[in-house]
Amino acid sequence: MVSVEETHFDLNSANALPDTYTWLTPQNQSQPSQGPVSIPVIDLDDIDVIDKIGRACEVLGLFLVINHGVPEEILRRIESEARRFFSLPADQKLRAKRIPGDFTGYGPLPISKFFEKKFWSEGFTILGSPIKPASAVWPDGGHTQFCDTVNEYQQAILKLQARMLGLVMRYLGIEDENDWLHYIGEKGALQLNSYPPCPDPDRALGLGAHGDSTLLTVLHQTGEKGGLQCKIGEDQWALVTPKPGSLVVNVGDLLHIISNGRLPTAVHRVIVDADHHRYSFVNLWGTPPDVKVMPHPKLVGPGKPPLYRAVTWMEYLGIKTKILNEALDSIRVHENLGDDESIQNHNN
Ligand SMILES: C=C1C[C@]23C[C@H]1CC[C@H]2[C@@]12CCC[C@@](C)(C(=O)O1)[C@H]2[C@@H]3C(=O)O
Ligand SMILES: O=C(O)CCC(=O)C(=O)O
Ligand SMILES: [Fe+2]
Repeated sequence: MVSVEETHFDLNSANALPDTYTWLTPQNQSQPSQGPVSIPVIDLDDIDVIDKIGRACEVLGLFLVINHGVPEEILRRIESEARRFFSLPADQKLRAKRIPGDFTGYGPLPISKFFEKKFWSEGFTILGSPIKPASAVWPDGGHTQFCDTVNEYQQAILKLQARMLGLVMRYLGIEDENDWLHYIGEKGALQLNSYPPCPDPDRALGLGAHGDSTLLTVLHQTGEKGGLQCKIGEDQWALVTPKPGSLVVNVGDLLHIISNGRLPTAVHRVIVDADHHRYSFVNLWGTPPDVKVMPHPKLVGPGKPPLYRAVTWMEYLGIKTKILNEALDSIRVHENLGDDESIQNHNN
């Protein structure tokens, strides 16, 4: 029997922002600097979709997708299952509490430890089968509906992800399916996020800045206000304004590596609101366990040395949870060719 921990603070009934959640630096204010950058909307039925999706990945690494083919009904159902989970009493949710060293579970994310303040959000991570965590929460059989919905949602998003990856690969000049199909795994991680209304939103943060350790991340969100912001420069953030019927897609570190640095990982964060309770349902798709992720052979060659060494997804997740923002740098390869060139340039 697990009891509510003394440290568990219920965001849903809070009427003031505790110190542990209060950010002091101005970068965490809720006024997004919109700047000239707008988030591209990619229509998957567009005749020029390869070019458009490719350029969106290349420029920002984040875009909205419409005509994505994911049935509205599945999106409604994951939304209602997530709401059903988050509205449970704290001690019931805590039965699926994440234990240190594990990815699956309810509670602060692996990245929280890199930030000095807590995030104004609740998260439930499912990596692999949902059965174990869900039946811990609902021991009386209430987990089946949750698990079925999670599986269907993930299957539908997987199809979309594979389709988009194919388009992006073609943009990069990798035409043959056999050259990229092996990247597609059967399952990714599902991250359910709840951002309750916050008594002092300007001084709180829903989720701190990070890039995802994925090929592509696909997310569905509730409401019209949004909260997700994409980094567009030093201390410059663009709000990803929701568009009805669209899903958000962003490039993660694995695709960045495969593209040999051509497609940037989208760094993003989440701000919160005083009145609006937002939810997001995030599919973090990686590669199958045995796949070595490295710059694609077709994208390296004379004058284009590989920028990164090979890693498996799990190996990379391990690195990421240890050093977060330095993870990519730590697998960067120092190429002799590049060094020679820079010496030559220096001498000229
Ligand atoms: C499969 C994944 C991907 C994880 C770790 C594990 C399960 C949860 C994912 C997230 C979700 C929230 C941001 C992030 C940065 C985090 O802290 O947990 C993600 C991380 C990553 O993309 O690196
Ligand atoms: O809630 C969001 O919009 C983003 C969440 C996110 O970045 C994540 O779960 O990795
Ligand atoms: Fe993310």
